[in-house]
Amino acid sequence: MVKQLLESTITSYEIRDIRFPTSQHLDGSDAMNKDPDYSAAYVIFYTDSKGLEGHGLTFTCGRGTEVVCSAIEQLACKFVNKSLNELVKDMRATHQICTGDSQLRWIGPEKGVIHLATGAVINAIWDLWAKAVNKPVWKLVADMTPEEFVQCIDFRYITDVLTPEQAIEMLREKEATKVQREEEMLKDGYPSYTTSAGWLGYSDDKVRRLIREAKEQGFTHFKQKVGSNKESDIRRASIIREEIGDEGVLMMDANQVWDVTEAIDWMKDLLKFKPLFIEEPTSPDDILGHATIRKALYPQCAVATGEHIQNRIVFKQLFQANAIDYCQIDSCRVAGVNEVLAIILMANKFKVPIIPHAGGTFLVEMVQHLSLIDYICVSGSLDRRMLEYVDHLHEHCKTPVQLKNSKVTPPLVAGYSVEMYRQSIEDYTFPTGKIHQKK
Ligand SMILES: C[C@H](O)[C@@H](O)[C@@H](O)[C@H](O)C(=O)O
Ligand SMILES: [Mg+2]
Repeated sequence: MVKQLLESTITSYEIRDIRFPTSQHLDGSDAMNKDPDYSAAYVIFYTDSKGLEGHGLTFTCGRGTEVVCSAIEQLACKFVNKSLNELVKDMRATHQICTGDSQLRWIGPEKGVIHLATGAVINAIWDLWAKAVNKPVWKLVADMTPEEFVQCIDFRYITDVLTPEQAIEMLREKEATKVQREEEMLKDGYPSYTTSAGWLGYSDDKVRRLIREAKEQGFTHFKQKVGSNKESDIRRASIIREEIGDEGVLMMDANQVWDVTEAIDWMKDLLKFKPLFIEEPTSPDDILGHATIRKALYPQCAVATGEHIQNRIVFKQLFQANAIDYCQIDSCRVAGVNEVLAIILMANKFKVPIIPHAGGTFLVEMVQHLSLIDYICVSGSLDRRMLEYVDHLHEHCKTPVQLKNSKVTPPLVAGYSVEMYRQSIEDYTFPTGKIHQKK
């Protein structure tokens, strides 16, 4: 059965520009992204095996999704007539089908729209692969030998900090105890924190109510959006502290609005609320700026970033420069699972914990696989690690993330957990879907 499905050939693909009107209630709003419409540039690969499809997406915020869809078109067409077996036998080469196109490379390289598109396409291939072998993606990776794991990674530009041989060594250290951690995860789940209560556009009353509800759900860690107006940040932080007490953990996220010195000054006024970290205090491209902020706020407040870090090379430098305390991998900002594996390995080498970014369309569904891979195969640690949980749009996903008392239960359904209901795809496709006609 498994063998047959792996022998499938990709026959065609479908690309959709899908937009949810989340800006109506300011869900997902922050100091930089004031009115995001949670969206997805979505791709489906069809095969010659009935019912076997690979679904992948990259998160977008509304306008601009059509640009990413058009970049996906340039990449997806390269996969038609390819056999799945050939693609998965050498995932490094498969990743390079996207990143190594000599003409498309010019509009990157490995960053921007073309890289977002690569993320969607590569994630769809992983979904296809996992479905063909009837495993969730995390389990597919957890069952790999260190050599197979490393074969998925393009080490170009990172061998100065991590060679394939060192990566194999690192993975071998955790081999013998993988099964134990897998069992533990299936029994206990993976810890998470919530961002859903702290969106910038919500009223103080709504924040208070949502924090209370989140506490009832078992959450102990909460993220607040900051950076638009200092008085309002202070007022909002006092409300949250009042609700969560001294024992609750508060994180803050500025979504890149500040200059380096402004970030330091602003945060000094928020330190009294004991934030665990400040996320995206400045431009994601400013490696040394992050290092400066980290140094200035140390040890009272840590620094986190990742959702806009464009590739493994920038992550490498953030680690080398001791610029961050938390590594917020994103499932589709970089080139899908392959490149994330490289980042997870480097983070482990530099002892920086992984806290994935998941505020977006179906991101929690994907990153749960990545944190499980980090724990089971790479770091073997839950210390300072959590998943981000946001409470939006799960009803459109066939296999939504499962929470039990704020812990995420590992997904057991085969694939990468992002497949949308057909009706939702139709209704939310922009601009033709039913939802967009109503406006
Ligand atoms: C526009 C989005 O909702 C962002 O605010 C969100 O990704 C956020 O930065 C997060 O950390 O979840
Ligand atoms: Mg963020």
